[in-house]
Amino acid sequence: SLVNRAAAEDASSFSAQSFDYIIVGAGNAGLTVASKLAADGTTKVGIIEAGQYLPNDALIDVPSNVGLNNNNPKYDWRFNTTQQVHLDNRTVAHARGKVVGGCTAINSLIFDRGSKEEYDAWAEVGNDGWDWAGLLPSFRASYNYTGMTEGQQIGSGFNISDENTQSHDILGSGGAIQVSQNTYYSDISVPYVKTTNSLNITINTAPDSGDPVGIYNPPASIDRKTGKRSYAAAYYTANLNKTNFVVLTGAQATKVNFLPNKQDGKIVASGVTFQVNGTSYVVNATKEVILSAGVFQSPQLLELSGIGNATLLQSHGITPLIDLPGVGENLQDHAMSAQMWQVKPGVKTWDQLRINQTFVAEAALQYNTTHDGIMSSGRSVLTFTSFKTTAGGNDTEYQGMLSTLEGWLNSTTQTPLQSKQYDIQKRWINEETAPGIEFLMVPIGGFTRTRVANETSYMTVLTVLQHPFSRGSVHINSSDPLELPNVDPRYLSSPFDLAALVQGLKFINKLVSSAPLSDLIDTRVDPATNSTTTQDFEQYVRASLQTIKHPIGTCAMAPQNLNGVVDSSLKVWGSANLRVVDASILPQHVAAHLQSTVYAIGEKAGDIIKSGRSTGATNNARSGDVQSLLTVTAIIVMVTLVTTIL
Ligand SMILES: Cc1cc2nc3c(=O)[nH]c(=O)nc-3n(C[C@H](O)[C@H](O)[C@H](O)COP(=O)(O)OP(=O)(O)OC[C@H]3O[C@@H](n4cnc5c(N)ncnc54)[C@H](O)[C@@H]3O)c2cc1C
Repeated sequence: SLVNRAAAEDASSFSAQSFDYIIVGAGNAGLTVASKLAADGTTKVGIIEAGQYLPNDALIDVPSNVGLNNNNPKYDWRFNTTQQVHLDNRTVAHARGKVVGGCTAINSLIFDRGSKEEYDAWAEVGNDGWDWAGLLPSFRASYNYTGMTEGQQIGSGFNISDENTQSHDILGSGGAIQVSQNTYYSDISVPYVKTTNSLNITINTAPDSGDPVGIYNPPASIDRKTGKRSYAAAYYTANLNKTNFVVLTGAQATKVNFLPNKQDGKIVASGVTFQVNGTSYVVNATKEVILSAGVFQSPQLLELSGIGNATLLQSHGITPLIDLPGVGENLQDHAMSAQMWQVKPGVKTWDQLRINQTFVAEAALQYNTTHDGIMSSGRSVLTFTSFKTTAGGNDTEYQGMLSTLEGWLNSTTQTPLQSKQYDIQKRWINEETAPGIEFLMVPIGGFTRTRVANETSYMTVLTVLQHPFSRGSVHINSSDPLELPNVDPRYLSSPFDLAALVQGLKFINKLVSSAPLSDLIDTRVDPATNSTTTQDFEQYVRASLQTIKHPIGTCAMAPQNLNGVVDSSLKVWGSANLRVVDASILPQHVAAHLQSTVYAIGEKAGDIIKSGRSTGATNNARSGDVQSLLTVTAIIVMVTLVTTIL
């Protein structure tokens, strides 16, 4: 169905319209860049989205329902990885939003940024303007931070002054996404923060300033006025009355189309083929095609369209248009290992929403009347730190990890991009300039393989690797566009990644057995209490490793000689007017949850496109030619349709 009722009604009328830009994917980045491009009221933007628009849906809107829409086909593409050799051949579930809003409709609401050094590294590999300073205005433009009111911090473990000392020159103001602080905390927050402080990790009062190291109370993408999730669909709502912003839902793009002739040696995108209920349509773009289909499906669409590793494409019977071996490579993800403890009776956690029906009724009443309380709150406490800190002065262990890394680096073949990235990652470890590991304390059970018990409450701590050395890939499995591509993150293919996670798990065990946190904790459930040695923890990580769902890098922004897929204006190398704008362009990982960075990418891409900045040919010169050729193409399509109908 067509979301914008003012403009057209169905796939046929959508495809008959003339758009300046066609964007594939109404997700985190796609809606952001679309909204920017359509802001002038005249530039006509058409967006193709496979999922539906789901306003007033409790599984999206209510913060305490977070996670419940994952693995439900109404909201989620439900990816699974290929069998992972280093995880005892297990596959790993990878949720991806299939709805207007994309992953921002199904994510865990945490809204944070990485460190200055990590964004600067994107420029260091050859992307001018893509550094902390260059991204800051885009970070700020995308959201509106409503801060902390007096009393809202009670029970958090943080002071009001800790929350409000960030300079407002760096925080978002006036943007479409509402970001706020929580209004409810579990009994665990205060002792968890105090105990973390006792292990030399201090409170970070300005985590969005380019240095996220420390423990802090993360902002969440929740609208404090309504108590609802604030997500990329806000860009759709904001453009509801514009006839130049049209979202077609329930439509899956299957291929980018190109004009028969190149321009200055570059292929010229003319539009997109998409399917609705088994019927194919073509829609044309007079200026550009932008892929915002996410980390797994943007590279899939490039490959289906003839852009990628030529040998791989030919093996699927696809004629290569551009031999670009970086497409689908360089996959990096934040792998995580969850540990769960039973808490002592009487300790109140989010499990109350599962086990205490009186509490649930009170919480629902509060949510419905004042839109706050537990049902309107995010639940994690974040800690970002270095491996030196998690080693806790155990120099033998720390040096052992480094020599594991050196040994592995010396024995692997690396692409030029990997070599550069690994040098940067080693620098971050040695100089502690970007955090290597994140811990999320989540006051609830259910993340691990043991089923939660009735009447019992839990604390879970997730240990998340921030800069994996393992590199994976996403590639088509066949030329059938409706078949999901193969996702192979090659988790733990670098032994350093395993060693780093194990060290993190041990650090958290030390934390949990220290007071005052230890006073609240009963027994460890996962891993079982008899797991004590390094080998036990290694086995546990292999058997239970999951993803925190931050894959990146499969259409990396990097010079072509470094295996890049897009240039610093996000144009696909060798194309005149095809861009990728989503999390796949991150060349290297950041120590942050991704939505805020992806909004910033969408904002920055919009500015680049509008300013006409291009490291390739300019489009203006071509528009006339594209337009005339498109008219011919449209006539051919119409004739074909008439013939088919007759
Ligand atoms: C379960 C989960 C929890 C997360 N938690 C957090 C968190 O707490 N904080 C945080 O910052 N980040 C979190 N993330 C990560 C973050 O939300 C994503 O990294 C980010 O939103 C990805 O943005 P994107 O624009 O690249 O892709 P998406 O937002 O996924 O957008 C891609 C869109 O393209 C559509 N699409 C794909 N293929 C096609 C096609 N062929 N035709 C038409 N449409 C298509 C999809 O349906 C989707 O709407 C989480 C992610 C997940 C999955």
